[in-house]
Amino acid sequence: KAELRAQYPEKEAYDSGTLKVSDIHTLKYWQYGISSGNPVVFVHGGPGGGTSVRDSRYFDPAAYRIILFDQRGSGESTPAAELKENNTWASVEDMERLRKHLGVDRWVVFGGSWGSTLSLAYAETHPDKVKALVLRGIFNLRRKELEWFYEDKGGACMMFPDYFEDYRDFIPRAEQKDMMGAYYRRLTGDDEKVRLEAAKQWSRWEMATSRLYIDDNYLSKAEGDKWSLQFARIECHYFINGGFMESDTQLLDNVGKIRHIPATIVQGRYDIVCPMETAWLLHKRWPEAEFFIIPDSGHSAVEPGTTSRLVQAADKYKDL
Ligand SMILES: CNCC(=O)c1nnc(C(C)(C)C)o1
Repeated sequence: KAELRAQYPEKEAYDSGTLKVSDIHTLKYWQYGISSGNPVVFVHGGPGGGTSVRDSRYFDPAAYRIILFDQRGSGESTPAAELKENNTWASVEDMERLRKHLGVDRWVVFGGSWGSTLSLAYAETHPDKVKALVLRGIFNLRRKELEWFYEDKGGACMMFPDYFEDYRDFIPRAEQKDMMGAYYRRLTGDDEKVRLEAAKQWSRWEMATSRLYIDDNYLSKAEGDKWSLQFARIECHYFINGGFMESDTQLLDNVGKIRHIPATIVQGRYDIVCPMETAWLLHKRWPEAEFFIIPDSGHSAVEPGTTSRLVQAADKYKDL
């Protein structure tokens, strides 16, 4: 069994700043590694998940100029959990605003889960700005993907019936046929207490199902008031709107625009949050992209086999 690669050691950011991207939204960003390095931008998940210093450690700090940013309403971007002017295509253009603000010509784009969605949307819109793509836990927000995970329709609920029960039964039975709609009404309602409880229930469901082995530390993320409101409100807002896509398969249909770009796709075999079918469909439409199925991984990037493949992929593109 080949030696598993670990992430690079943690280093301090050499720069950080804010960028006003609309009348409402200001983004926070950080830079790690070396300013003269090969630029890479990390695209976080959720949406609404925000970044952490851990996300900088997939990349060799002696070779890369590592750019992390919190998307609209996420992490340290302000206003926190704001849904107005918050959508996929605004975030695609935010990446362009950030790229120009930092004086980057072209960059490696690296994202997992929702981060893979936004990375694909960005690359298909601005293919000439992308040196390479590293995508993990492929998520296209197709209706069947959303229903699989968030509705009581024989999907993830059959794999984690125990945790699903808490997520489902927070909603009155009469509303359980449309869980995303029921949660959205509560996450955007006037009652702060209900909003927060809905946010924690929603977030707990995802944290419980993100790893092959349920990780209590990971679960504890869902207990944070601010984080769970950002994560749940922004996720549910994007999902209720089908990711603001023109069609259910827009990202798959437009892969032809990016097939020339060097790329690596990494997918956990036992990913319950973003089941492997979407990665498989992407692979079939994009045979040139390297495709790795991690046999003992769930959804999260922190599964050892997944982390190892992601570090190897980043190493592969470090001198582009
Ligand atoms: C349906 N959401 C998938 C996603 O993007 C995601 N899952 N976990 C995360 C965090 C790592 C940000 C918690 O993001």
